[in-house]
Amino acid sequence: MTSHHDMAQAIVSAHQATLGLTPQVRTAPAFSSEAPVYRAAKQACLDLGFIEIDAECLAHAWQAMTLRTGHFSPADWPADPQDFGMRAWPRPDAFASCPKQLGLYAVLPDAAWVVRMARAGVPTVQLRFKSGDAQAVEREVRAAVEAVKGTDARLFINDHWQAAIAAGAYGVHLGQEDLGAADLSAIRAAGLRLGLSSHGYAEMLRADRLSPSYIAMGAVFPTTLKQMATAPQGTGRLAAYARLMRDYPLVAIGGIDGGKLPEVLASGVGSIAVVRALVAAAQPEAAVAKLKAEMQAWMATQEAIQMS
Ligand SMILES: Cc1ncc(COP(=O)(O)OP(=O)(O)O)c(N)n1
Ligand SMILES: Cc1ncsc1CCOP(=O)(O)O
Ligand SMILES: [Mg+2]
Repeated sequence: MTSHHDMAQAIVSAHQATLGLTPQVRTAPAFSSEAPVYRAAKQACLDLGFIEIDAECLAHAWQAMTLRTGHFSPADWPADPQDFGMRAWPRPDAFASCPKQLGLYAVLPDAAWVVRMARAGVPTVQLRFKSGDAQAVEREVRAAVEAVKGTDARLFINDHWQAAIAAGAYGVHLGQEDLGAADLSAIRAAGLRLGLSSHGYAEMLRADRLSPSYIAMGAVFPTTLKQMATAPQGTGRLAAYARLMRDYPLVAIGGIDGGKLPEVLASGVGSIAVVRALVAAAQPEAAVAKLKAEMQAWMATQEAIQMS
C-alpha cells in the first residue's frame, strides 16, 4: 500500500458494514501529526462517519497499534486500552465497584416507579427525577432510597449527587455535562458508585480517566426521550466500544426493547438500560418478567455455546 489515501480506503472497506454511519458534511480534515497511519486512519474514521474528536482519538490509537504490532492491517480495529493511553488496573483512585452484569436497568421518572420496578424484580434501577426544586428532589431521592430497602435492587440517582450522598444511595449516574458541577471526590469518599454516560470514543476516554464504577454507552438506537448530540451508534459500534472498555461494567442505553436484546447483548455489554420499554408498557411488571427471561435465556445459550 502506497498512499495514505489507499490505506484510508482499505480501512473504510474493511469496516464500513459494521462501523459505518453516514458522514456529516465537513471541511477538509485537520491533521495533528504527519505519521502516515495516523493520517490514513483519521481520514478513514471521518469517512466512516465518526465525529471529529472520535476520529482524532481513533487515529492516534491506530498509529499506536501499528507501532506496537509492527504492521498495518486494515482489517484490524484498535481495541487495546494501551493504544488509547488508558492506565493499567488496579487504580488507587477508582470508584467503588459494582457487578459487571448489572442486568436489566430501569431508568425511572419518580420514586413511585422506583418502588414499583424494584418490587417487580428489576436488579438495577435509577431515579431520573428532573426538577429544579431542591426540596422536591431531596424528598424524591429519600423516598427512592427507602423504597428499595428490602428489595435486591441497586439504586442509582441521576444528576442529584448531593441528595444521593445524603440519603445513602447505592450510586450516582452523571452525564459528561454534569461533571463540571459535581464533586467527584465527595462521591468517592462517601463510597457511592459512579456511573458515567458516553457517546463515543472521546467521551469514553474522558470517562475512563475518572475510573468510574460503570460506563454507559448510547444512544444505541433512536430514542424520543432525550435529544442526542450524536447519531444513534448502532450495535456494530457498541461492540467496538465494549471491546475497548472491557474492564468496566458496561450499560447500553437508547431505544432498546425486547426485540433488540439479543443483538445488544451480543455486543458484550452486561446491562441493558431502558425507559419506555417499561414505563410505556401496558403491563410494566409483565414487561420486566419478559425482559429478564429473555436476558437469562440469552446468557444460558452463551454459556452452553462456551461449554460445547
Ligand atoms: C444508564 C444511563 N445512561 C445514560 C443516561 C443519560 O445521562 P445524562 O447524559 O446525564 O442525561 P440525563 O439522564 O441527565 O438527561 C442515564 N440517565 N442513565
Ligand atoms: C436517558 C437517556 N440517555 C441516553 S438515551 C436515554 C433515554 C432512553 O430511553 P428509551 O429506552 O425509552 O429509548
Ligand atoms: Mg444528567
